Amino acid sequence: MNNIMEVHNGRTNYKEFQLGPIDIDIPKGMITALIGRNGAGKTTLLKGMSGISPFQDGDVAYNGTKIDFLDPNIRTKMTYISNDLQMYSDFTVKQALNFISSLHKNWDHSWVKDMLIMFQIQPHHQIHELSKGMKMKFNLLLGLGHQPELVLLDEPTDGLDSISRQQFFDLLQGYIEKEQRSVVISTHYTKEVESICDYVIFMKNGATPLYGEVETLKESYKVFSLPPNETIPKTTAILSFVTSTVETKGIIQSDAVTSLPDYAIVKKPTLDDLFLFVVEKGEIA
Ligand SMILES: Nc1ncnc2c1ncn2[C@@H]1O[C@H](COP(=O)(O)OP(=O)(O)OP(=O)(O)O)[C@@H](O)[C@H]1O
Repeated sequence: MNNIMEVHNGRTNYKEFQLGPIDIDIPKGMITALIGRNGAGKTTLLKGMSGISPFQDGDVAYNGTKIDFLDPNIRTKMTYISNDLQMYSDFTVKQALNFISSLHKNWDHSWVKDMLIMFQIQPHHQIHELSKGMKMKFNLLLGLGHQPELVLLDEPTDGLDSISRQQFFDLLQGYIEKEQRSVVISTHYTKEVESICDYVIFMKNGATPLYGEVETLKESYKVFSLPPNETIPKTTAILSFVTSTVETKGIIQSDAVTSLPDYAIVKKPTLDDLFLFVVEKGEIA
């Protein structure tokens, strides 16, 4: 697989939190989902990858070359977009666009104009007049206007209504398909990224215990369901399970499904299943 970015031994230590050592690859031309509970370290990882808050230790390579985050060229190639619009609140949309576009040589004015129309954002509106959802969409346009190759999105759809989230994902897919662009998106809406991400990185307590191509991971495991009082086979291939009054549900390595009783219901896992049973070991059921 061709990687746009590679993190080697990335570490950041805060007083009460340690990220890493992280060793991950970000595949080129794909949407990568970054999934973890609150406080798992997703923002710290994305900021380290983008150089907004560089890792205290370790290297980041872009297209196979170690990044010098002081090099201005790298800033044109990638962007980190938080879910918080940082802009003078009395600026109009037009003034904000003029301001940000003046910082970039390769600003795509016509793409931004089309997107403003699609998102129904009026150029004469002041930033403080925009609704929360409009601010988030405008924030996305400000981050993408210079058409970066790698987009690091930090929980970009938190607080958006479902139609706006759909618009947002449509925009993202159109953006990535245009050229071989790559996106990393941290999100709590696992179900929504399920259909659009090709690669996934799960985070827990500052580490990345599970990552890979979504289809490969989904083929490696099966979710099973058994009646609640059933004895669970003693095999290390069952990674975790949860018993409720209705059923015992868990995850098993695909090559060991024959160790389950033949009346077990066996399904392909979703990203939520992988997160709950492989990463969190059923502890957040
Ligand atoms: N600048 C900082 N100084 C000290 N601790 C920090 C700093 N930034 C983040 N942390 C801590 O690092 C941990 C990870 O935070 P981070 O924001 O990376 O998690 P997250 O997975 O993005 O969480 P969420 O889903 O809630 O946004 C948290 O315990 C947080 O308190």
